[in-house]
Amino acid sequence: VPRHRLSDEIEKIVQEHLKFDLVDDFNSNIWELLAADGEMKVYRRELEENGIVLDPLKAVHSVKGVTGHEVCKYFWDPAVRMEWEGTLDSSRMLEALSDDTLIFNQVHKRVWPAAQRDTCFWSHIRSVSKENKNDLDDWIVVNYSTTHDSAPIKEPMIRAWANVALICSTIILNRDKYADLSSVPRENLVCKITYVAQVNPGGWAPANVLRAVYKREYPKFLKRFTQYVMDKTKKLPILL
Ligand SMILES: CC(C)(C)c1cc(CCc2ccccn2)cc(-c2ccc(S(=O)(=O)CCO)cc2)c1
Repeated sequence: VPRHRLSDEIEKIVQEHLKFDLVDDFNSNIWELLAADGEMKVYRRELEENGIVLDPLKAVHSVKGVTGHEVCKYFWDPAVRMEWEGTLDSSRMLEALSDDTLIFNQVHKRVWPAAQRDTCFWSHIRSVSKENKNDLDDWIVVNYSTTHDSAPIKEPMIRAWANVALICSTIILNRDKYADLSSVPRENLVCKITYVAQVNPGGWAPANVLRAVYKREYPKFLKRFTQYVMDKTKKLPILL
């Protein structure tokens, strides 16, 4: 795998997500259920630093008819970002560090009476093989804030910070019926999705306003993205 200037940081952040995000810690009382819609459950933990809301968000979802590779690919692919992302004014891919690592600069729509925000982050996609060789690989995308010469911080825009991971496992129902996995019909696929996000909005914004925005925007965002992947893949051969 070709190495580049961010390889070490990426390895550290990706391994942290793989170690912590899939722990099922929902029965402890640290997570508060924000929203539930069918199979999708969105939780938050209240966390503030110097009066700035950093509330970690964790969502789990189960989507029929798609593979984890497909979900992660559409989430990572710069070519389709504005097709599913409804919260952005613009998205620019600044640099491709390798075939699995890109750097983005995105301007977010103003979702509250505060100044407009932008983000600059590396986005890394990879497969993670399972212990059981019969299982399909898991897939993960991590979006982690970074700096870049082509994305200078320019007033009045406020630079926000994000650490986001999308981790997907694929379950094949009636697995033993299919010798060739690529002939599995889509109705026998279930994708288990874990989405974690921690955002620092940068600059001050009222905690109650931020929490109301998070409660409204994250469930909408996840529902829209997963529906988009189902619509885009419906007529396509499955991507294992
Ligand atoms: C402060 C600001 C920068 C505006 C901001 C506020 C909020 C919380 C409110 C919210 C939740 C969901 C969608 C939009 N806004 C979320 C995000 C955010 C959402 C999603 C991702 S991503 O999943 O990596 C997809 C990237 O295209 C990154 C950052 C950013």
